[in-house]
Amino acid sequence: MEDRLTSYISTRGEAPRLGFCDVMLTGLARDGGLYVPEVWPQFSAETIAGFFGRPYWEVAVEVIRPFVADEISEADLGRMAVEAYATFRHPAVVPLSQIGPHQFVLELFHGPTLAFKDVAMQLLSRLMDHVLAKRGQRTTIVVATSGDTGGAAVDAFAGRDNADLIVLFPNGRISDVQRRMMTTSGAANVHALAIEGNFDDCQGIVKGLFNHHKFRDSVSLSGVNSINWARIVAQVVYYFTSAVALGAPAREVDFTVPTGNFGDIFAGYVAKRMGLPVRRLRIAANVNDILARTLKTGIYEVKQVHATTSPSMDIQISSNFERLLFEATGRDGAVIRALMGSLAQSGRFVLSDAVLKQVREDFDAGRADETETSAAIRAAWREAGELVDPHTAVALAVADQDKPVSTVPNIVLSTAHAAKFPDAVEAACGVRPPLPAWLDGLMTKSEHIQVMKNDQTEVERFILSVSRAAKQGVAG
Ligand SMILES: Cc1ncc(COP(=O)(O)O)c(C=O)c1O
Ligand SMILES: N[C@@H](CCOP(=O)(O)O)C(=O)O
Repeated sequence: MEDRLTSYISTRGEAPRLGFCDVMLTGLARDGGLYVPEVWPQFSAETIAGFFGRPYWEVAVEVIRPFVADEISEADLGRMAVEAYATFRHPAVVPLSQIGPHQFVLELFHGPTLAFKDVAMQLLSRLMDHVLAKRGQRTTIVVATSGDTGGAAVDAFAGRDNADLIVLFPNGRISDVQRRMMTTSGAANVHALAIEGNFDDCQGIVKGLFNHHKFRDSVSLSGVNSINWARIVAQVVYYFTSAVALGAPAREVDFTVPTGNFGDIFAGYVAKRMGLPVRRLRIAANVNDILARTLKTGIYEVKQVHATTSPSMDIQISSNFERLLFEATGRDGAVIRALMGSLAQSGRFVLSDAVLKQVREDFDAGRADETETSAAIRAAWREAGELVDPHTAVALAVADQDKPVSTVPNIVLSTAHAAKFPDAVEAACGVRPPLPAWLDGLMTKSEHIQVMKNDQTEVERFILSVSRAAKQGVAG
C-alpha cells in the first residue's frame, strides 16, 4: 500500500529537505518556495474502498499517516483527530447532500468558525502544540487572511501556551462576522492587525517576513496559511470521504471548488495523485479570475483586485498554484524560480504550451460575476430552501454552467456558512441567515484591533515586541 514518506522538498529547489514536523513548523521554505512531499503516497483501490462508512477521524488518520511517517505515533494522531473533529457540530463532520441528478454539495462549514478552514486548522493547532511541547519550543505564528483562515486560526490557537498568533487582514474588506471572529477572542496570545491594503498585500508581508531570515529566526516564525503543508494534507481527507460516499474508487467524480489561494483545490489534486479517481477539478472564481484567465490563455497576469460579496476569494496571487506548476513542470525548481522571479518583477509570467497542457489535464475553470453569484444564492433559496454563502454560490453558478453535458457526479464544495455573510445573502434572497446559537454574543463583544500601514517593517516591529514580551513572560 502506502509508501512511508520521510522528506519534503521545496518547489524552488534550494531549501533544505525536511521531515513532516519541521515542515509544519517552518511555513515558507527558506528559498521562498513551498514544501511538497518528495513522493506521492499511493492508495490501492481496496484501501480507498475501505474508507466507506468509517468515522471521519479514522479516514483522516489513514490519509494523513503516510505523510507524517513515524514522526508522530498513530495513537497520538488518532487522539488529536478525534479531538479536532469533536469540535464540529455535525455528526458526519462534513455531510454530503444531493441537489440534482448529478450534483452534490459537500458542507465544510460545521466547525467552530463556520468555514472549511476549521477542518485543517483544528487538527493543525493540536499537531503543532504536540510537537512544540515535545521539543520544549515556543513559536510566533503569522497568518494572512482574506477573512476565514484568520478566524479559524484564532479559534484554534487562542490561549495556547507555546504560540503567539499574529493575524493580518485587509482593513474594511471582510464581513463583520469574519472580523469579529478575529478580534473578540480576548486571548493574550492573539493579535489582530488590520492592514491598509488588500489580501495580496497581507500575504506579501507574510512572505516577506519569512524571506527575512534574520527576523524569522529571531522570533521562531511559523505560518498556518496553506503555505503550510499540514494544512493541505488535512484538506485532502474530505475529497476521499465524499468521493467514496458516491462510489469511488469504482466510479469517477468531479469537484467544483471555490478558489482563491488554490490550497483547497490543490488538496483535491493531491487526492487524485494518491489514487482517487477524480476526473476534473473545476476552479470556480469570482471576478478576481486570474486562474480562469491563466487556464484559458496560459498567461498568469496580476490585475487590480475587486472587492466582491465573496471577499475570501478576492485574491490575485494564488499561492498554491506554485505547487501545481512544480508538478506540471516535472518538478523543475529552476523553472519555478524563473516564473516566480518574473511574477515578482513584472506581475506576470507565461506558461509554456507543454505546462499549460499538463495543467489542463486535471483542471478546468469557470467564473461567476456578482450578478451570477447573487442569482445562485436566490435560486438555492427558492428552489431548495437552502441559504448558501456567496463563496459556495460562486461554485454553484460555475457548476451550473456544466450541468447539461456531464453525467459524472459533481461535488460542489460549500466552504462557508451563509451566516458569515448575512448582508450579501439577505441582499440576494431577502432572508437574513442567523448565526448559530453557540456564537451568541459575537456581535456585541468588544474588539481588539491594531490598524497598520501596508508596511513590512512596521509589522516586524510589532511582532518583535510581542515576541520579546513573550520571552520576558517565560523568563519571569
Ligand atoms: C469561504 C471560502 N471559500 C473559498 C476560499 C478559497 O479557498 P482557497 O484559498 O484554498 O482556494 C476561501 C479562502 O481560502 C474561503 O474562505
Ligand atoms: N481565503 C483565505 C486566504 C488565505 O488562504 P489560505 O488557505 O492560504 O490560508 C482566507 O479566508 O483567509
